[in-house]
Amino acid sequence: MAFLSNLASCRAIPARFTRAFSSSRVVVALNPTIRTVWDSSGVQQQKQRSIPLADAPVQDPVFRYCEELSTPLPEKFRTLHQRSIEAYPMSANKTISELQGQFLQLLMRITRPRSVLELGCFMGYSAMAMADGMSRGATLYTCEKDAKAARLARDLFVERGYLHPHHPRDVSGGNGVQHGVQIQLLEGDALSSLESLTQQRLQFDAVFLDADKGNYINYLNRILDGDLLSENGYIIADNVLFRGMVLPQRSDSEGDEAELPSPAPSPPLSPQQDDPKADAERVRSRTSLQRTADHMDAFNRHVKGDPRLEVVVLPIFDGISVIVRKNKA
Ligand SMILES: C[S@@+](CC[C@H](N)C(=O)[O-])C[C@H]1O[C@@H](n2cnc3c(N)ncnc32)[C@H](O)[C@@H]1O
Repeated sequence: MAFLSNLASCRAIPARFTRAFSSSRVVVALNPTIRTVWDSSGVQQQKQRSIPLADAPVQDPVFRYCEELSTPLPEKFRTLHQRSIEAYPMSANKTISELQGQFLQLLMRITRPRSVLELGCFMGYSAMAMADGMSRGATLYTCEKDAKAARLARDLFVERGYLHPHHPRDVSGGNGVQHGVQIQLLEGDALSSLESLTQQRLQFDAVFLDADKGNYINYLNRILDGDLLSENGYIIADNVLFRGMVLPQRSDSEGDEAELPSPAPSPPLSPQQDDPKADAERVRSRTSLQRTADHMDAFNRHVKGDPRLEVVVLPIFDGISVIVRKNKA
């Protein structure tokens, strides 16, 4: 996932949320882009990284524990994280974490999809993680509108043998690599790509939604209305809790403070905090993050209310939803 700003944001997480799944730290811990600290006044701060967690020097202990005791992805994934930092120093954190990659890969192994669709390729990390869990002969389509990211992802897929440099439909891959899974990169706006996939009457056993959050509802509707989801297909939507910001804002006086450490006197303002420009930037950043969180909240409510669907919202990573068609019992 996937945050655009590298500014620190600060906010107390409602304890109601904390209790709902025993610890809000779990969400934070399994989110590669957030580090949780408690400041001296007892306010939980979420500090944002601009680099994938795999490369971050300090991690939440719960996240580190999960990573340490999970089977690692091969070295090539670590070098890919490094590549995204070099190409996008301010927004390399768009890439999922290694742990989420391990999770998606395992999901592919268990469910054995013949065809997978990803919206939001970035530099190809999640696509490659999923592809390596897919069976021989399977195909993954991934959509990306940023021309630079699409070019870098295409180079990667060719280099690693998922895409033939001259014959994109050749399943044997380039570079003589014979892993038998093909990746097709669809450059351009994901809504147009969905239109084109519908016209080709393609269907997908698994869909990973990880593009612009404001379009999640449109993506979902296009997928369902265009009959792009196979009968037993499922959709994984990423970032559905958006750092817990999908929850309604509550004032400090609304209770539950007992779960927070006792407040200590506030530290003196640093020169940076006195800077009106920096303050304005923080407010802008916060507003934009909240807008994205509101999109995710609208998406979650839309999915829950769609009579065609069943959904489970999970508090792992930045929140993921698993969505399937309702059983026609
Ligand atoms: C969170 S990143 C994807 C990260 C990727 N799944 C990974 O883990 O490596 C979201 C990507 O969606 C792309 N994107 C945003 N809006 C899009 C759109 N309308 N159509 C296609 N791609 C879009 C962005 O350029 C960005 O690269």
